[in-house]
Amino acid sequence: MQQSPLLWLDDMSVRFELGRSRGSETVHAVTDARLRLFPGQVLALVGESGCGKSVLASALLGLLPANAWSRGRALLSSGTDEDVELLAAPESVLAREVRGRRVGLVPQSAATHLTPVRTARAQLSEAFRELRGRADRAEVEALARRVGLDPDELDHYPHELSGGMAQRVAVASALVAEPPVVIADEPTTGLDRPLVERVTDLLGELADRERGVLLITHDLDAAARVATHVAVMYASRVVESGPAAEVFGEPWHPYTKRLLGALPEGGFQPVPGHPPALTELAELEREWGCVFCLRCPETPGVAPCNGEPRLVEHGRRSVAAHPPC
Ligand SMILES: Nc1ncnc2c1ncn2[C@@H]1O[C@H](COP(=O)(O)OP(=O)(O)OP(=O)(O)O)[C@@H](O)[C@H]1O
Ligand code: NI
Repeated sequence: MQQSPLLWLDDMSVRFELGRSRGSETVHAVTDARLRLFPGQVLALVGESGCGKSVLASALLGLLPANAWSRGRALLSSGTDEDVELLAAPESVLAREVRGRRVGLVPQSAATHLTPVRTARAQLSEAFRELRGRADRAEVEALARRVGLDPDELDHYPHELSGGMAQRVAVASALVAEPPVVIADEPTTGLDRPLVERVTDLLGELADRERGVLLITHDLDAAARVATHVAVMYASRVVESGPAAEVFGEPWHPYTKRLLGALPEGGFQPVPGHPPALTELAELEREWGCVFCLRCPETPGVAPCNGEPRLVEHGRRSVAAHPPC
């Protein structure tokens, strides 16, 4: 595996300022995120709904709304092109060089991505023309085959495609420029289990010597299928990260332990309670140190909380507040 990461996030934070009508509150959507994505890795970013996963992806792609600001670093360091500091890059650079070209995005639902009045072939061909300068029929069909689509299926309109096929078209669209980084945000929403598994497996196969995949999901089963690495997010913070087998096999953070306990083989025990409001995190951290404390019963086998919300490295793994015993 190549030594330098494709994507390198350091102390990356994203805040939303809510207007005066809301009493000028600040939403802490992402706090001090530290992540690395290397070629060959499928990094699953997991956590409950609303913890900040999609905002993190939007920030990397320069797609935050006007009431948001970010700080920290997110370095895209892929291929032979110049490095781009994603949080500081002007929109022209993000639009011309990053989105679609160096970072492919597989959206939550292909329906949001595909135009209803044009065939899949027309849309894929247009992406080829835009990103590669021409749309060679054989190349378009070769890409379709690569994602498991019969070229004949490209002549369908989006409403004629099953959810799984539409999502394959979306994966193909993300691959047109052969981007070194692929970000998939909840790519299996609305699909039934067998299709979830097939689309997830397809995304997993995209990680190779030159490419890494950031798979954003709250589907831990899907993550466990293909992830080589995992980052667990809770209330805007990555609370644990490391090689997937190690984190899933022996979670250190009580939140990771609880999440895994909510899986079928864990006996369907939902994590009790609710995550804190993201507008109150600063106060919570001042008071408790760790934002999970309010929801954190004594968990057997987990070290007591040391109140340190920042990730601390221990060899190949990192964890906040609960160093390994
Ligand atoms: N434009 C915005 N203004 C204010 N708050 C926002 C805005 N966009 C997102 N948020 C807040 O940021 C937080 C994180 O949202 P995000 O969509 O990243 O969650 P998520 O982890 O991706 O959840 P899900 O699994 O449901 O997609 C949420 O509390 C959300 O309400
Ligand atoms: Ni999301």
